[in-house]
Formats: sequence, structure tokens, C-alpha cells
Amino acid sequence: MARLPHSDGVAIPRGLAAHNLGFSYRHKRVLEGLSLHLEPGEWLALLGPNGSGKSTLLRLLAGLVKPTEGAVYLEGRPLGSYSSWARGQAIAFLPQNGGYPEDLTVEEVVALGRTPHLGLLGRLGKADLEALEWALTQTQVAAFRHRRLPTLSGGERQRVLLARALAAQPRFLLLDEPTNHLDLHHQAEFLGLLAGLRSLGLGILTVLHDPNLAARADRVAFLLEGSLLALGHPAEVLNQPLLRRVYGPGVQVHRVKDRPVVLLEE
Ligand SMILES: Nc1ncnc2c1ncn2[C@@H]1O[C@H](COP(=O)(O)OP(=O)(O)OP(=O)(O)O)[C@@H](O)[C@H]1O
Repeated sequence: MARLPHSDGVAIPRGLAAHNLGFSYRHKRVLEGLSLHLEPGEWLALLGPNGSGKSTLLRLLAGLVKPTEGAVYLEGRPLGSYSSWARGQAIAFLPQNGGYPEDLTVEEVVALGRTPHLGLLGRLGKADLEALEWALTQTQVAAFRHRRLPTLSGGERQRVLLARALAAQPRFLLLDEPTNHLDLHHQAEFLGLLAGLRSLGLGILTVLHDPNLAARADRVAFLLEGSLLALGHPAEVLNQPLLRRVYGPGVQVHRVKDRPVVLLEE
């Protein structure tokens, strides 16, 4: 992996990188000494129990909050040194239970994703319209572009929100529990869509709760109480001792076609 020199002598990975990150809400420390990076063209799944700091980490990586310790780097430069426009062009963030304007059509909602590229007048130019069409097509939502979001199914709506994130043509995509409320078929479909986007060079980070979904990613990062417990290939990270330590003795890990399959017995 290519690395850039850093002023304190530590090598900072290219891509989107957290370096020795710490974060506290008032006096409550929720992340500590956390280093990881997301490379272009890779899908990293972030797992961890409720309250372990996953959403906080995503907000830090998106530049929405500032670290209490350490720093986030985007392509070798501190994220804090980018303007909010430049940051929005590079990193798209889809929050957990993120809202959407109910009175807009699909096309209008997706166009909102172009905001970081628009000038002060906010008018869509040729490049913006092309990006909009591209995002609608990639996520297969063009067919209902004139409908409003409340009329769509949960799976369709989630694809529209992905389209809104893609409309910015970001280099990194951060998704917080994007498969929540989706049935098995739509979970697989949505993650298949994400897997396809890697070939465009997008670096994708998804918070997931289901280790069997996380097993489809290129790498898995496991958070526990604000620290990184493990980071690596799914088959290494999703092992029985680690998962039993976190989720209890009922966890069993089997292998199907070299992929870990996690079961929980009561
Ligand atoms: N705005 C806030 N103010 C104070 N504490 C917060 C705030 N947001 C989160 N926390 C606390 O920080 C810790 C980490 O929360 P975070 O939402 O990052 O965890 P998570 O791993 O995403 O959880 P979940 O899986 O339940 O969504 C929790 O203890 C939470 O109560």
C-alpha cells in the first residue's frame, strides 16, 4: 500500500484514513486510539455492538464532527484543511435513519446530492445533469424518477438515497446501516449494487450489524467500546473466539464456500 510521510514521522495511508483517532462527547470518551483506512475501490464493513462508536466514527470520517485526538486524512491531507464543498465532493455520507424531503420527486431528491458541485446560484449545468442520470441509472431508480419517496417501497427508497449520495460522484461513500428495514432479497440486492460500485474506484465503508452481510466485504473492522478489536479479511476477523467474546457463547461460525457463516444458538 502506498503511504505518505506525516510530520510526526508516522506514515499516513492514502485514501480516507483515521490516524490515532479519539473522540469524546462532553466528558464521555467513545473512541480511542483508532487507526484504519479506506482505500479507493475497496469495501470495508464496520461491525460492533450497539454503542461501540460506529456512527461516531462515520461522522468523524465524513468531517461532520472534529476529532478530540488524532486526525482524519483525505488523500494525505488533513480532512479539516478541506472546504466543506471539496469535502462534499470527495465523501458522501448516508446516515442511519436519514431523512428526506417528502414533497420532492425521486429526481429532485437525487439532484440534491449535486449540491457540493453547484455554484452560488445552485443551477444544474450539463455535467450535473449527466451525473444525475448516471446516479439514477446505477441504482436502477430512473423508472420511477417522477414519483415521490413516500410512495416507494423501503428497498426502492434506499436505492434513491444511495443515488442521492452517488450524484455527487464522490470518491468515498460512507453508509450507516444501509440494509436496515430491508428484507433478505433487498439486502442482497443493495449490497450487490455496492459491490459493483467498487469497480468504479469508489471506496465504500458500511456499518452493518449482521456478520453474514459483512462477510461479503473486502475487509471487516470490528469495534468494541470505542477501540478497534480486529481489522482484516472477513474470514480472519469473523472467527468464533472473537464473536463469542463479543456476542456470547451461543455464537457458532461455519464455513460455506470459504465464507464465514455465523449462527447464534440460544
Ligand atoms: N450526541 C451525543 N451525545 C452524547 N453521547 C452520545 C451522542 N451520540 C452518541 N453518544 C454515545 O456515544 C456512544 C457511541 O455511540 P454511537 O452511536 O457512535 O455507537 P454505534 O456503535 O453507532 O451504536 P448503534 O449500533 O447502537 O447505532 C454511545 O454510548 C452513545 O450513547
